[in-house]
Amino acid sequence: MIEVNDLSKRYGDKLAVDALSFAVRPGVVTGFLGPNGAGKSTTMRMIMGLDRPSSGTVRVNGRPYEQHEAPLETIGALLEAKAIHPGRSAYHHLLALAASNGIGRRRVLEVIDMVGLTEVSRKRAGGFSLGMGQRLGIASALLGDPRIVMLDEPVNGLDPEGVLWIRNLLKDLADQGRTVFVSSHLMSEMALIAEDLIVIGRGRLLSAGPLADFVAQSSSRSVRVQSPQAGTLRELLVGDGVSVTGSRPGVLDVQGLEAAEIGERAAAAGLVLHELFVQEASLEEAFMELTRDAVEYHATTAEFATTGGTNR
Ligand SMILES: Nc1ncnc2c1ncn2[C@@H]1O[C@H](COP(=O)(O)OP(=O)(O)OP(=O)(O)O)[C@@H](O)[C@H]1O
Repeated sequence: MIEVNDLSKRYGDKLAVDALSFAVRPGVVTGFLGPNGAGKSTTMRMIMGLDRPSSGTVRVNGRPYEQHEAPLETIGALLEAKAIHPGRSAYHHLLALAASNGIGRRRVLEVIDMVGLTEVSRKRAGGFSLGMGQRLGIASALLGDPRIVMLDEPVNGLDPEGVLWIRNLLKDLADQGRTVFVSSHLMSEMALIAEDLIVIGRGRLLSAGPLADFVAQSSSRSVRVQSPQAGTLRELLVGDGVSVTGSRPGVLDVQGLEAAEIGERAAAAGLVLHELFVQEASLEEAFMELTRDAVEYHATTAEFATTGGTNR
């Protein structure tokens, strides 16, 4: 369990984290989302005791990080591609980390195997690809067999096979009852991995709870209706807070009404329906909607369209 309570971090004039409170529970994967500069890495560093909060508290399994006698067994983290001595092998890097934390050689070989680096573990880490470096970082995080695993952008640099591997690894860790807290910019990946979600923007909490609820609340959710009497049906449905659009003849996309209500109104008017289904918003749509006002660095798409975007 990670408990963040009224946490703030100021860098000079910049309030990077602003009165943030949330809890990350064990047994599920919790995603940590926010636009660039939202304060995710700063929050993660404070959880690990690497940055001192300006105010507020963080507790990992009931105590601040620095009060744990065996911190690697409490929480393992991948915060950024670790600066590893390029001349050192993955094996020796992990062995040194293990030795300074009272962890045996057997566990080093175990984590090397877990992350799929066995064949290259004796090679210089300086020659590692981005994906191999990520795997080594994850091996370091898992070395102490920690109850809490926290990973900042773990799929960064991984190929599709690596992405699938990390997805299964995180689910397994959560199924074992561990607390798994993971940030990623890849929404489609997050939608597959996370059960709970913490969303922040400009250092403030925007949403916390089940990912399914987060997506269901999005106004991008709509109901698709297909009917040979689409015109009549449209007139029946439009009204206050209800918008009806149609992508092709005979098909209506309805926002603001539940599927059951649409079906009942159609039945009462004797209209035939060929199709009626709920189109859930994607996590990406829900995220964009929630963070629209909290994005620090907006791309100037309009400018691009009028200048560099026309390639004629
Ligand atoms: N050491 C620092 N000194 C000054 N400002 C900092 C420092 N670290 C972070 N910041 C600022 O704090 C804000 C939050 O940064 P942080 O890296 O935590 O965001 P993030 O959500 O992890 O972003 P990203 O998704 O881009 O990695 C940013 O505006 C950043 O510029």
